[in-house]
Amino acid sequence: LSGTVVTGSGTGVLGDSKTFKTFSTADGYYLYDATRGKGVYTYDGRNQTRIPGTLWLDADNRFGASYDRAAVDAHTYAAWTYDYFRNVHNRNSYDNAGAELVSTVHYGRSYNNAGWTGSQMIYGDGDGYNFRAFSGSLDVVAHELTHAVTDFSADLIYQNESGAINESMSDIFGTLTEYHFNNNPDWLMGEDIYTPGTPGDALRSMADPTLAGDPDHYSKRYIGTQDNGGVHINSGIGNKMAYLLANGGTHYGVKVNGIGNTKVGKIMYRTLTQYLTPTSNYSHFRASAIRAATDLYGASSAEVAAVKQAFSAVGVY
Ligand SMILES: Cc1cccc(C(=O)O)c1OC(=O)C1CC1
Ligand SMILES: [Ca+2]
Ligand SMILES: [Zn+2]
Repeated sequence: LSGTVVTGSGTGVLGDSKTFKTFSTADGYYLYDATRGKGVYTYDGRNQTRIPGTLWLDADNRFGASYDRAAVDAHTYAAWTYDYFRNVHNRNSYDNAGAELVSTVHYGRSYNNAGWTGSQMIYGDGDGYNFRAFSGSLDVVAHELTHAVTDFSADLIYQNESGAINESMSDIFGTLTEYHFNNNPDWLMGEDIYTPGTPGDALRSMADPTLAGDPDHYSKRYIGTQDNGGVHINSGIGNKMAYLLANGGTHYGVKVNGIGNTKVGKIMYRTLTQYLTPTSNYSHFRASAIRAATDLYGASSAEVAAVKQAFSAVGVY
């Protein structure tokens, strides 16, 4: 593509205005951000399931049509998530070598899913009742991109306990990214795109996983075969741990002293990228987080003590 970097403007899934980098060519304006790594590219799936589809092209660099909204948010939030990992954790895209960030929106028909395919992100439009277009939620986009970071670091196998930790890491960094940009932040997942007709609910709550029927203690873990051995269920154990570690609280009689989002981010990032392995279970997650906190703050630090408290509070030793 030959052209120049320019700034486009448009409307997101929630009707909010935003600007983002586009690429001006003789054909028009592409959703290609040439300013981040090897580029952020957003494609139109045209409600088919062939990926990546066609690179998004617009005639006037103004993305105001309703069909444009999912693309505006996928493009903008991928850039924001790139910035979070770059500026906060000094990681240049998911492979730490500037890998292209590729998203396809309008994937499938009324598709109630989002995902990381192993090489790109895909976002369904949702059916309009259970879900809105999935790229409309920053925590969802950061969740999907964190799967890529995980694949290129710990590479946690996506089943059973390692899969639950994989999922929890995506929820943790989805939420930390949402707080980093102060984007109506909370410890809920997908609240912006879940059940448009019901305000205040979410796909999951990290503060109280039991609201979605997920465990908030290791003794309550799911041990069946559904959901790849409960990867979106037992993620509640890691999610509750992270919530307590950041905010503090007493859970099943165990007191945790909160250390704040920034330190949780540093500890979890180092845990994910330096210590966890494909077969890590929750017990190894505890040991790894203690090592990461020790590296960062010292063995006798309040942060290390808080990590031990947080894992103990959710029954992981
Ligand atoms: C909606 C959905 C379905 C299946 C897998 C995922 C997945 O990416 O694990 C998924 O996305 C999420 O969980 C995001 C956080 C809301
Ligand atoms: Ca959220
Ligand atoms: Zn996930």
